[in-house]
Amino acid sequence: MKLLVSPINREEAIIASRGGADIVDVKNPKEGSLGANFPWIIRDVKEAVEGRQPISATIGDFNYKPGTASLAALGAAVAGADYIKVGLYDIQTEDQAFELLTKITRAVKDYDSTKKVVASGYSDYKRINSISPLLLPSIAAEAGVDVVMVDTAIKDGKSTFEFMDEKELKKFTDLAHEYGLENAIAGSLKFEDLPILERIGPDIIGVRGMVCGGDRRTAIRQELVEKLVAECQA
Ligand SMILES: O=C[C@H](O)COP(=O)(O)O
Repeated sequence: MKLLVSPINREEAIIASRGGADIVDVKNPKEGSLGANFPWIIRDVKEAVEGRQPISATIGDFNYKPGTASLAALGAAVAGADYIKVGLYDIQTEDQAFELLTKITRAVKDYDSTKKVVASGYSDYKRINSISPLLLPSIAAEAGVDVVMVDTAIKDGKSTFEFMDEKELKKFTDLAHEYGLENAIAGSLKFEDLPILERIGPDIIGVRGMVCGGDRRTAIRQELVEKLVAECQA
């Protein structure tokens, strides 16, 4: 399992990078679960990480605005993100999801076909009236997306495991692989979740709170990133 760690600025990105994260994921929690950070922060993180890890950037918890989302996705790509991540937040139908993802993918790949698009659904989709993450792999594959992810929409400490059980998350992972996609699981994951995550077998796990010592509003700690890297490799 690869480890994606979500810093909010250059300083945290350096800590995540030195701690051995596989992907450094720039976000802005002030603007939501997958809140977008500023282009200059993405550029700054890219420069600070010096090519040791690929950079991911979130572009927001989106509603059905394919034009706005495409432009945001291009902005993240131009700023230096290797992975461009969108949250399907206020998306009610499969058609809306397909159109949003198709346009984002085109905006990114027309600019640089080596960049990857990540489509994130939410484990607590019922709380926000969005679509089930289990619908995502087939839609994402058809739209040309590279990675499907599941995260929590509302960061109130409730974990993805409180909304989707092992069987559903395994189904999500298997579906992604059947459609030739990578997949990622996130959402207030804890060290105690590692054995169950190993059984589920996602390609990537995404964390912030876990490597901040439990409170995602505090800073990322290098020793916790190192501990997680070691446990993921064990
Ligand atoms: O992409 C991963 C998220 O930032 C996860 O954050 P969290 O572990 O605090 O829920």
